[in-house]
Amino acid sequence: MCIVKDLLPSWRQTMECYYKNVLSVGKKLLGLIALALDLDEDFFHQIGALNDPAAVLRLIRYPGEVTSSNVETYGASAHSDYGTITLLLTDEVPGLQVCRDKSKQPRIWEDVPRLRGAFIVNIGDLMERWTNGLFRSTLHRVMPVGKERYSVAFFLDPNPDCNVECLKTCCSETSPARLKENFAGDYIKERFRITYAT
Ligand SMILES: O=C(O)CCC(=O)C(=O)O
Ligand SMILES: [Fe+2]
Repeated sequence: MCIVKDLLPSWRQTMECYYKNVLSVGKKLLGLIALALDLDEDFFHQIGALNDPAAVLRLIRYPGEVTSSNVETYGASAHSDYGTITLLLTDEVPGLQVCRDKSKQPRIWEDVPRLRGAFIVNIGDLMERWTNGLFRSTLHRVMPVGKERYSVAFFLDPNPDCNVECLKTCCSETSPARLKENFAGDYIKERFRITYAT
């Protein structure tokens, strides 16, 4: 017996349809980002990043009540996402906060308002690496607000075998590449290892 199929007969179809459409939006957005970086619109296709990308859809529920047993794990502590961009949909419950300047201390956190019909787009760490820090990855967190909250995050991570090196348009003699190149899959695996080891 498949419980999901029996209880939610259109679940799979809905999820697959959403995935397909959000992936297409994400690819279009990467095309615009490429143009903004003085590259061909299909640059991220050309380098293989979007050839079978490691794109993941995560459905998230935050409980309304924080008890002593889940206080440690509630929400999401300050982090940036690992990949290229994340397209995020949230309900109307607040909690998501962003820090505009992650290099400054103390950190200043601002609430991210929900805009009906719009995605919240986070820049990921690989995009920061590609652009030599020109596009900084978005430092964000989710704080408990005493209300149940739902969100749907789509992480558009590149093909694991894609080499991530500073883009030609983002470095020069006076502004050399700051980080060494790496494979997207190795970088993301290492980030997961560090996150779940602590
Ligand atoms: O739930 C949210 O609004 C954000 C979730 C998030 O940042 C993440 O899963 O990486
Ligand atoms: Fe995140």
